[in-house]
Amino acid sequence: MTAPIIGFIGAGNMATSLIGGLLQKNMKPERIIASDPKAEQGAALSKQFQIRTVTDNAVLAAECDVLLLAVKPQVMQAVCRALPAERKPGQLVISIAAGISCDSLAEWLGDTTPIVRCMPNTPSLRGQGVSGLFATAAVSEAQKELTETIFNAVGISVWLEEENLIDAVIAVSGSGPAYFFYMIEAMIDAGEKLGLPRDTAERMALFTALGAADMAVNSDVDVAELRRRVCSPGGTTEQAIKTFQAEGLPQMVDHAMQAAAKRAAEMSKELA
Ligand SMILES: NC(=O)C1=CN([C@@H]2O[C@H](COP(=O)(O)OP(=O)(O)OC[C@H]3O[C@@H](n4cnc5c(N)ncnc54)[C@H](OP(=O)(O)O)[C@@H]3O)[C@@H](O)[C@H]2O)C=CC1
Ligand SMILES: O=C(O)[C@@H]1CCC=N1
Repeated sequence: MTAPIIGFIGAGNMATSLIGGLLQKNMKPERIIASDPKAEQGAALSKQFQIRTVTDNAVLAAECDVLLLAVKPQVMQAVCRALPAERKPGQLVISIAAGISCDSLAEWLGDTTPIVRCMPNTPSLRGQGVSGLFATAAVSEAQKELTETIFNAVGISVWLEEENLIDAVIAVSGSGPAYFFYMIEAMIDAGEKLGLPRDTAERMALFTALGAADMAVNSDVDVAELRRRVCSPGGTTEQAIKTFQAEGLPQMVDHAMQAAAKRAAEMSKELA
């Protein structure tokens, strides 16, 4: 089978991460098309990745085997309704939007449309993405395999049995990179306050995050044990962790992730 043509509707942050990740995994640039109403947005992507870009979404609907909807949730209904009813035969639609249900997408696109909802994240750009996937009944086994091929090329993917678990995936991994970036920002600020030059604090915080994640991913023991191994009895880390506990870090993380999932559920109702 020839490689599928993937069309990205919306050439923003997440489309850029996915396209960059796919090209790094040897996907041919001529198999990717992106559309964005702003010609300059498309031109920038075209220059960066040598892919074809257009300003008319209907071109993608006619030519692509996979139509990947990567616009903001607030414009998704208008974008879907404006697509021509006649699209490339056998086309699979994948939506990466937070808070847009498969029922809404089916209503806007036609209820026999094979639809996959996916929640990826921006580290897909580096082949380190995490994607939660949910398929409607209209999606064939071959289309599920194609979906896995796309998202496994840019990281790991997990199929979900229930669509509402996408909201949990948003809270964990979709929004998750921002939590770690925020933690790193705070560590850089604190390191500078302790006297390190800012660029030194930045390099140390970044490589510590990278080293810790890499070690945890490749470890035989769980993260709690890895944490304990850094905490020498009566030592320094113990004091830092006690401070995190006393100031309620686990509860704060829980509240933040509940808020993210709650917002996703609210959006599904507001934007239906
Ligand atoms: N950012 C992230 O980390 C993640 C985002 N997502 C989801 O991905 C989707 C995109 O997010 P993100 O990439 O951050 O958003 P961006 O705003 O960066 O990208 C969306 C792009 O779509 C363009 N656009 C607007 N209207 C149309 C249209 N009618 N046709 C084609 N393109 C259009 C926008 O142009 P303009 O700027 O001019 O409006 C913009 O370039 C969202 O639904 C979000 O929920 C999912 C996982 C992670
Ligand atoms: O913040 C958002 O709504 C999107 C979805 C997950 C990450 N970014």
